[in-house]
Amino acid sequence: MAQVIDGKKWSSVSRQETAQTVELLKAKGVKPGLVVILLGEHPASMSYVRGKDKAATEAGIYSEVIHLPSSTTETALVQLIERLNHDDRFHGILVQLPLPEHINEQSVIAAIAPHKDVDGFHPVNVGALALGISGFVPCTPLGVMKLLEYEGIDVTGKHAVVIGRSNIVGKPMAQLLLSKSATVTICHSKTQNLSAFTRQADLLVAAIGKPCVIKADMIKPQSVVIDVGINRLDGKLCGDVDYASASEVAQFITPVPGGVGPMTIAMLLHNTVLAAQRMAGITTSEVLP
Ligand SMILES: Nc1nc(=O)c2c([nH]1)NC[C@@H]1CN(c3ccc(C(=O)N[C@@H](CCC(=O)O)C(=O)O)cc3)C=[N+]21
Repeated sequence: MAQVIDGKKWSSVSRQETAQTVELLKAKGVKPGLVVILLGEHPASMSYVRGKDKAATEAGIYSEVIHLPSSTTETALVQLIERLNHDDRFHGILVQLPLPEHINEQSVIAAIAPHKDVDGFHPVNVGALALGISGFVPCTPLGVMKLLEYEGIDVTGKHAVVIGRSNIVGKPMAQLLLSKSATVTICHSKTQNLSAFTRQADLLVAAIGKPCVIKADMIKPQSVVIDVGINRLDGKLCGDVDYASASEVAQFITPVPGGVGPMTIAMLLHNTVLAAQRMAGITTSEVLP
């Protein structure tokens, strides 16, 4: 039976570390601030945004949500972002994705000042990650790396197989694992004979977006299985991995819910505080708890 990686527990540990750093920053006169922009009334997006707002406030971060109609124009959204780029109350700006179809996501992301891009989606931060220099790392893959670190799982020399090639999860996930000296394979929807790859995986990261498609017979015994999928099946949340059967084969596994999702929010708070720290010119060693 696999060991369950408790994302809720580790997210709470991480958020407490962040809250301590916030206290130290406040003692130096810096109050970290996050603004989340949400367009439209999509129920899942509204629920995520509420979760972020609540977690930020609990960590002592000043948090605002700007909720706009889905009819908002790209020009108006970009103008708002440009104003927030110059608003000193906010160290982090997050535009909730996906955006309505009439808006070009890349144009909106490019309008965010890179030093406030706590999602790590701006081309400057994507480039920084590719080069291995300092920037902001996307919250979901960063949360996965943090879970591995907390659990004491070393990926050096291991074969990591990432399923999914999105800019938000798959690509940055592969970069991070590579930077930790894993041997990395990226699979995707056009991959032929997917299970031939997944069966070789010491670490399997599933970011597919289809419920329960990774079955036990696709998993290498005693491997680490990280499920990034958040799917809704008949009103119930489930991952990309068939958890019941996979947990019979793997050594470690993340559940859905309660796995990677909560860590994503914890890393957003972490990035926001990091942004505030950097903007104030405070080095990490000055605020380490
Ligand atoms: N600019 C932007 N940045 C994002 O980081 C971003 C985004 N847009 N758009 C949507 C996705 C999705 N996302 C999640 C965050 C937390 C949970 C989470 O906490 N999930 C809980 C369950 C929550 C529930 O019950 O619905 C769990 O897995 O246990 C899930 C998904 C961030 N995203």
